[in-house]
Amino acid sequence: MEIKKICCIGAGYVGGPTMSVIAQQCPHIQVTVVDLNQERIAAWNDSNLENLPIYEPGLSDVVKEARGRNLFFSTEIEKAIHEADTIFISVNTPTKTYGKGKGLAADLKWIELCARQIAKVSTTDKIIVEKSTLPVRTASTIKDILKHTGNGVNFQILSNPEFLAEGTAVQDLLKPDRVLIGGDQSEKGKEAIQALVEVYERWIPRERVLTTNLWSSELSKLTANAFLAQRVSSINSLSELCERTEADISEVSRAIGTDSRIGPKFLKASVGFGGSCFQKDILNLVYICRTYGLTEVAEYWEQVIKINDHQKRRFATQIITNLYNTVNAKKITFLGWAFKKDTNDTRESAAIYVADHLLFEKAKLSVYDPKVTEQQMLADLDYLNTRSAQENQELVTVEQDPYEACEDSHAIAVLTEWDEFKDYDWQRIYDKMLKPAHIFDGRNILDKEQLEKIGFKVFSIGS
Ligand SMILES: NC(=O)C1=CN([C@@H]2O[C@H](COP(=O)(O)OP(=O)(O)OC[C@H]3O[C@@H](n4cnc5c(N)ncnc54)[C@H](O)[C@@H]3O)[C@@H](O)[C@H]2O)C=CC1
Ligand SMILES: O=C(O)[C@H]1O[C@H](OP(=O)(O)OP(=O)(O)OC[C@H]2O[C@@H](n3ccc(=O)[nH]c3=O)[C@H](O)[C@@H]2O)[C@H](O)[C@@H](O)[C@@H]1O
Repeated sequence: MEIKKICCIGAGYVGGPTMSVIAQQCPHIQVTVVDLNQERIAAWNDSNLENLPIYEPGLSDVVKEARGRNLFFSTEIEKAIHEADTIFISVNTPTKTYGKGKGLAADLKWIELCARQIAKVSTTDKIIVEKSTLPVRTASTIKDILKHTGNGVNFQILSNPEFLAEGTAVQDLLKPDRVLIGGDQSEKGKEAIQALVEVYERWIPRERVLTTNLWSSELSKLTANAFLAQRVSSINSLSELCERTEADISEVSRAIGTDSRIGPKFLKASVGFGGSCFQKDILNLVYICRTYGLTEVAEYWEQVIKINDHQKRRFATQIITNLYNTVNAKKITFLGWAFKKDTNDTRESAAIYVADHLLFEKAKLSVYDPKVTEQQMLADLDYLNTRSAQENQELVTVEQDPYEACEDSHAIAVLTEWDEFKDYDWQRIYDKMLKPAHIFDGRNILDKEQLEKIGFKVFSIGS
């Protein structure tokens, strides 16, 4: 069995970059990425590569090389499904906002819709690949829906979770630590696994392609994200203790990270983790554990989220306390809105929640982010539903120029670790601010000593 025609359902942060890299690395495979969202597909097809719907370093070069050759973006979903021998499902699986499992479980509505659509239009045998992050045992639901098509088509379900991180997606896809493929342990299942292994083997050393059973693969994805998020919450929880004891969290991170059993990565204290997945996947893990009656296990993982919420709230409170317990009508500047640097993604960004706390206290926010649009920032705040869209618009100003954003401000809060913030002319910024001028560095990226020399009052996380 050889994979020749791929259809990927979902042209988002995962579907777009993953399929672009597969197409670039495998010119013999035709890859069509489809989506219901016409605007998104039009942006993927835009002749100006600056207009791709996702900002990722290096992505436009990959798209430029493969698009029109063997990489296509389309809204003709049924046609692409019908023609493909392999279908990747890469649609969103957000936390449920209604009904049973509300606020915890993953909403699998879009996954089921995909399965039903595949069932409806398929006339030839296909491999179905779960690329979306899914609760363990979802493959059995997909199998069940596909089995009842009654048109004699054979489907093999594989789980191939994605481990890329935003901002480094292209590098992560070109040189992943590992690729994971889970499948049925039957002969047909093993054949399907092998077919997908051969795709990745084109550019990834074979020993980095791990194969497992379906359920281990599904659960490993949730586990990997839970472990990563847990490290961030662990270090963030200790940052608060550092602030009380004159220990310095950066020194503590370095000291423990040099132990090879702990390792240095993911120990950076921050204003709290964001992103579309850490919270959603841990909540989902908690829900699954509860479903199986594993109360203690569920409570263990829930704590990771509690600490993260605490860290975001704590940062906002620190700003209010240090601005003499009131921020009413005070201009506060946010540098950064994205959930991390080098992405335009703002989903679950700590900035949104810190902003919300400050807006409750009637602060006036001025925001600058090099990649996030004003429309997106306001949409993020409106989504919280804590005040009217009009109020958000009145209280929040979005600037294109960081120096203007800081003018006449009482305080600057760094919410995202964009590299450019380190190189600003901080004297120039200081001169135009109200005094005393405060900086709350939520990412510990600025040179505290230099800023203090200029005259700023500097507050960082965990020191
Ligand atoms: N964003 C990330 O960095 C990572 C995300 N994941 C997982 O990958 C999955 C996708 O995530 P993102 O790409 O971030 O989501 P996204 O929201 O950016 O993209 C999903 C796309 O699927 C489309 N879609 C939904 N239902 C559809 C249907 N029935 N037919 C056609 N198109 C449909 C939506 O219009 C949307 O454009 C999620 O399960 C997520 O947990 C996994 C690893 C990394
Ligand atoms: O399933 C997913 O969506 C992805 O989730 C994360 O990737 P991502 O959320 O894109 O970005 P990360 O680099 O993991 O950062 C997540 C959040 O944690 C924060 N973080 C990270 C590391 C750290 O030391 N400290 C810290 O505060 C970041 O600023 C960011 O807000 C995982 O790293 C990916 O492996 C996974 O595929």
